[in-house]
Amino acid sequence: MSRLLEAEDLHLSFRGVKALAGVSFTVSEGDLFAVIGPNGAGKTSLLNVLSGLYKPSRGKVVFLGEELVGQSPQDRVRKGLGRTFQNLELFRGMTVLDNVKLGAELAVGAYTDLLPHAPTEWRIRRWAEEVLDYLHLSPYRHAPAGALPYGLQKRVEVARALAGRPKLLLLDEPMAGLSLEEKQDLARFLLDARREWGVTLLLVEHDLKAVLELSTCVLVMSYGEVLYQGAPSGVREDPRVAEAYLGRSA
Ligand SMILES: Nc1ncnc2c1ncn2[C@@H]1O[C@H](COP(=O)(O)OP(=O)(O)OP(=O)(O)O)[C@@H](O)[C@H]1O
Repeated sequence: MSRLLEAEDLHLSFRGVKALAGVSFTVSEGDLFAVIGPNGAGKTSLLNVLSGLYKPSRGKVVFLGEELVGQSPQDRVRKGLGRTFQNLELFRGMTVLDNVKLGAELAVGAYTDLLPHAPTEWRIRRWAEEVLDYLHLSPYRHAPAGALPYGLQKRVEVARALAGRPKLLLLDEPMAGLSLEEKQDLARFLLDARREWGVTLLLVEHDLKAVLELSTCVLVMSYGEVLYQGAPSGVREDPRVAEAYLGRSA
């Protein structure tokens, strides 16, 4: 599998607190790459560095062979690096469809097969409708996003990000606050999107059971450092992980 993203020796500090202390790893095309670790381990800081919200004091982020440090979050999205947030970042007063159309606008060159001769606005709408349908959100498309139950809002956020046709989608705790059934639904949608649209997924997640079941590769962080990168089957056996994250008895 070819390399999609490489993080090389990333460092980031907040007034003396080392959020990232030399983080390196590789995400390959097709991965479902999970980042786990205790509270304060640096997971969200890492996503913020990858998506361009924070600039690392040292290190490189290489995406599809191109160095990204210094490029804006918007440029990164246009290059295929999508993102969802830990706290929902939807436009609550806008309809579900309009939220997803915002995502689709970013990728208008990427779905040339849909209505190739139609005006751009039609093609954006058509693609947004397709993504909504795919995620079983069509019945809610005219509702204000902020009026939906939390689980559906999370799904709308994923739909908006997927509408941007990312090559790599960064998801910050997509399962947090969801019921078991909602988690299972979301996991299915993500796996389907990965298969159908070739989206590689990198997710920060606290639900260890979900991580170990779904992922192809796990990165375990603690105090801004990488403790483990490898197959999910090796996570529980790794002594450093057991000590730092799972508790010695795990
Ligand atoms: N904007 C900020 N200002 C100051 N300190 C910050 C900021 N963001 C993160 N930190 C600090 O950096 C460290 C890493 O935080 P980060 O939020 O990245 O961890 P995390 O693994 O995502 O934690 P959680 O699982 O609780 O979300 C913590 O010590 C945190 O207090």
